[in-house]
Amino acid sequence: MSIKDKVPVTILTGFLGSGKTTLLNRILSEEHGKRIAVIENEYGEVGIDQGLVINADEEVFEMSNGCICCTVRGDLIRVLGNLMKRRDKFDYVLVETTGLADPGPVAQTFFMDEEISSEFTLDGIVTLVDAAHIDQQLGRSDESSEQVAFADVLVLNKTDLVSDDALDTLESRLRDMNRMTRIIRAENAKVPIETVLNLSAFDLDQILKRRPTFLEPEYPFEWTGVYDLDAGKYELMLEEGPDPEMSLVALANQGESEEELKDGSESSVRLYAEKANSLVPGNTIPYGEHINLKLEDKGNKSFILNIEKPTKIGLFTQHTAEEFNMKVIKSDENKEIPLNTERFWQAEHEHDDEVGSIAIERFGDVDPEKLNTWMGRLLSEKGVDIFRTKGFISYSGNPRRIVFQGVHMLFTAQPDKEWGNEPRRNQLVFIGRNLNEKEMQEGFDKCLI
Ligand SMILES: Nc1nc2c(ncn2[C@@H]2O[C@H](COP(=O)(O)OP(=O)(O)OP(=O)(O)O)[C@@H](O)[C@H]2O)c(=O)[nH]1
Repeated sequence: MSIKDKVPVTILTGFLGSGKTTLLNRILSEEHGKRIAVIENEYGEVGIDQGLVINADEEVFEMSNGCICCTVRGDLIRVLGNLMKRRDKFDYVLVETTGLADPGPVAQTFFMDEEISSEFTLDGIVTLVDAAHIDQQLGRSDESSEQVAFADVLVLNKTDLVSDDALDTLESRLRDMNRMTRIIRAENAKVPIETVLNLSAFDLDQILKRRPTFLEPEYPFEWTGVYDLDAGKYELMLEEGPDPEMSLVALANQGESEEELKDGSESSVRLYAEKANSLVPGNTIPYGEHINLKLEDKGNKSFILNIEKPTKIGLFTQHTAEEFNMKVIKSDENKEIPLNTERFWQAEHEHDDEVGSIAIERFGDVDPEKLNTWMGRLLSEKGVDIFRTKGFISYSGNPRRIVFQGVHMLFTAQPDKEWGNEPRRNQLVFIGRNLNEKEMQEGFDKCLI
């Protein structure tokens, strides 16, 4: 399917009360000839925002899981899947995220999940900013800085509440954090529609073509253990650990290769998005379900694993096995079963620290191979903290300018227009947390010819 046939998706984000719903209503009530499906990702109070969204012709879907960042992906995949069954009813999708969410996992869904990326293309991320409150919000919450960092367009809203001088100061603060975003000032989110829809800020086809093998998103679990088990009864034994409960998904027929573990992790992400059933010690663990092991009791706690025929069991757990000294024991022999394979996952996001942009500008050409190696290494080491990468590069021997784009670890370079008489130069912007400007500039300089 070509990118033209895919449904464009705009992610609308912004802190609580910044004006997301106001902008959404504005978009929905304007004459733009598009049929827009809206996905609301509201925290807690399901249904309330739907009532505030006008225009009954539009389809509104709600995601129930709200703010728990890493379950968002599973939930979003489910909602988008349902939406595809009514493909003839709409030609654009707007996802409004909760004011408390980091938009990263939502954006990553469109790069990671193949079913989703074959049908949808992420058009851009629009972040609403409350001009009167963003200064305080940035100091207090990571999420608000991440929302600013991810934006292709920042709508600096509620300009009526702030003086022009204060707006100028604010704009330069936001610009420091995210140098590649477009900033539009607005009152009551009144912005020309073409500044927020159909931006083509992400060129997904190119990104998918050059998709690096490894994009590590955040997962709702930290650990997977695979055990090779014969038919029989087993116990999953835990000792006291850092949490009085722990989420778990057990999958039968779990393979051990990296690819099979990734497949298992994707199924588990979806299962984790469903509400967990609690399980107290002594009970049997069901397969393919999100469960919550209750671990309040003192001492050892054991749960039953029934195996009807020999299989490999994958346990996808919220915490690592080590934290609870978790073991699998064959019941009748009282024998511990060795762990075959384990895999650790990037769990949730880290907090605080500073978000900023780094810009590198150098005249001349780069060696493409060196640049690729450097960029690959930089993003695999620091990709968690690098939210977006964008820029123009001059490849030696190439008449065209190269466009670079990235979200976390995933990056792409595409040929763009010819340089012609323009001086050949490189301009790169990284937006992220705790970036080391000097180190990055030195790394880049080594790629120059
Ligand atoms: N003074 C002023 N108020 C505004 C402006 N834009 C929106 N509002 C008001 O701000 C309040 C919050 O706006 P919403 O659009 O509901 O904000 P939201 O981001 O959807 O809020 P949450 O759903 O809580 O995250 C509403 O009462 C709006 O009428 C503006 O430019 N100026």
